[in-house]
Amino acid sequence: MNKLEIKNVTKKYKHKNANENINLVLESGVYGLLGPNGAGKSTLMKQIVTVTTPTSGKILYNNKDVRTLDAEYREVVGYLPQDFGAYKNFKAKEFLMYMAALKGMDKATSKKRVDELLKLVGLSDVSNKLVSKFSGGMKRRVGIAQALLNNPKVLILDEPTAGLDPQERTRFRNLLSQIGRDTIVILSTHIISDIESVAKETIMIKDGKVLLQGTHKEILKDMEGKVYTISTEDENLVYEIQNKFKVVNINRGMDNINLRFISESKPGYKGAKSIEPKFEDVYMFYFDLEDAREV
Ligand SMILES: Nc1ncnc2c1ncn2[C@@H]1O[C@H](COP(=O)(O)OP(=O)(O)OP(=O)(O)O)[C@@H](O)[C@H]1O
Repeated sequence: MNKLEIKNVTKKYKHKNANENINLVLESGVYGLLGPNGAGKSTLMKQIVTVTTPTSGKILYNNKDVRTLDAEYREVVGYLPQDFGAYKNFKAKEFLMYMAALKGMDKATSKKRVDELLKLVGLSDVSNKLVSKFSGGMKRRVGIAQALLNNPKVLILDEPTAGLDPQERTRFRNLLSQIGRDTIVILSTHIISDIESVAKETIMIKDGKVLLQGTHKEILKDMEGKVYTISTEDENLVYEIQNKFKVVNINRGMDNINLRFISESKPGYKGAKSIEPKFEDVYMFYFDLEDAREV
């Protein structure tokens, strides 16, 4: 069994609920946690890894409260914090050996595992170079490697793809789909394509609350009949649509302006066609335009 349950979790900071009544049941697989800045993603992750405690509610791992499990639970958890900074004066391999020692792993096991992980994240060639000389993406890969040291059963990754270039991102996605076979992986991101390609389910969170949880198929099905396109020459119409609806895309061609927009009911414009929803439409529907970063 590998099951994580978040039960009525609320985390209150002075005047604000960073998380409010969160309920989730997660089993092995990759879950994408999607939400705008300040939605409460990091707060939820910190509670899952027991860095902070819920103000109310419980987190259960295989039916037991993680606070009671304590060290036993931490042994099965891997965590990449958002602001992870590897000790800059360490070489990559040294740093991972040091982290392994902190996790209580014996030397022989650590050595083998560290070599394995350096290979997995593509840093074997630079394992004896100082982390301070690494690019942002390489540092992030060191962070991912340290989260995997103990072969976690629960892997929490807070914006793991931040700073990764397209090649690094593809490698990371492949890695995650392997790990997700027998591990609960939760990754937070603003990058929709990360989630589209790797997550079995997406959890959308806004203002501390879960808006929805579902597979891509389910989420996209819910969006059917809400996405429209129109092609027009009329600038006034373009202006009106931009003011009335959430416009996902605007494309100015030679003669026509093509718009993709969200409308909960059929808009009364001649030539407006309902089209198949994509994940970026979902993001636009649930979050405001200003919430969208890189999609
Ligand atoms: N230690 C803290 N003390 C007070 N307020 C906090 C603290 N940590 C987070 N918050 C607030 O709680 C809310 C949720 O923050 P959180 O970092 O969980 O969001 P997030 O979804 O991870 O955002 P981002 O994508 O920007 O990291 C924010 O309004 C934030 O300012």
